[in-house]
Amino acid sequence: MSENCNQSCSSCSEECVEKKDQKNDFSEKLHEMSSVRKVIGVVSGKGGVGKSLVTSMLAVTMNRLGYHSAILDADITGPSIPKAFGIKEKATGNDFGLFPVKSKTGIDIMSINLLLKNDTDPVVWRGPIIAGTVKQFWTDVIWNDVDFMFIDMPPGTGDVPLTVFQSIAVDGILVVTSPQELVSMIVSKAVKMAEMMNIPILGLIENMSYFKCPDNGKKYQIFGDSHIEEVAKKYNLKVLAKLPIDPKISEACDKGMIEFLDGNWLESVCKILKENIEQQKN
Ligand SMILES: Nc1ncnc2c1ncn2[C@@H]1O[C@H](COP(=O)(O)OP(=O)(O)OP(=O)(O)O)[C@@H](O)[C@H]1O
Repeated sequence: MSENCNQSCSSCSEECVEKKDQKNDFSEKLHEMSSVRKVIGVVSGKGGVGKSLVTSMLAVTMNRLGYHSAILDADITGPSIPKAFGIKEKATGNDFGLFPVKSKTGIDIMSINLLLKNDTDPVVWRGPIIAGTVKQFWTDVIWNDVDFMFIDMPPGTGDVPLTVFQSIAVDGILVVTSPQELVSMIVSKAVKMAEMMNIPILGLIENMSYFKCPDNGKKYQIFGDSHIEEVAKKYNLKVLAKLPIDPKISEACDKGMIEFLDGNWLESVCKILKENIEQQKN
């Protein structure tokens, strides 16, 4: 650091260590009126494996456990969160910022579909605009006293998820997979991305893991044998939950009734997150 350092790196021509650190820091500041204690990113290797369902169920379960939860829907080109919660109204704002929409049970939600005139309007934007929108969900939305924010991450490991991870202070990542996926490759990509971003992977969640026959109670592995345990072991990760294929799940999503779906598949995951936050308090 120069003797004459005035801490104003943006206007300084010196090449010192502190300045380099600032150059690599792309993090965006949360809105000054917001308070968010833990941010969990939910990622998947490809579309349709149930990333949005898991994100929604995590927020619902955490809410049931007495924590104020929120969802930042960063999946700008495929925003399915408002539909799962049956939210019809649009987000509002004032001179200070935008307000998330509250679900029936009090979960705060922000999604591009809450800002578009018609839910069916496609978002045909280029990567930087999409990433900029997600950033604004972090910087311009007033998130009031949130214990757990779950981010439905954009799919893949491209430009948009990269920007999101760099700009938002994500505390941990949950990886959602399904048995028919190339699990090993997906997990390995997620692990590498998390390492690059310096964000811990909290564990894996297998969706559509089995089907429990209502007639005889037997479990059937519709998509064949799961390899998730081996893959988890290889990368020293934990499988935190396995969700069944259940028509009740898709029906609840389709009818906007996800908050009223019975099922405690993600309770163990939420308890781990809860312990994490409790430990930090002490
Ligand atoms: N375990 C399940 N049992 C029954 N239906 C499910 C299950 N998981 C997800 N679905 C249904 O599959 C569809 C896709 O799920 P979801 O939107 O959560 O996937 P996604 O990975 O977020 O997809 P995208 O990346 O395209 O947004 C939804 O209609 C959802 O209701």
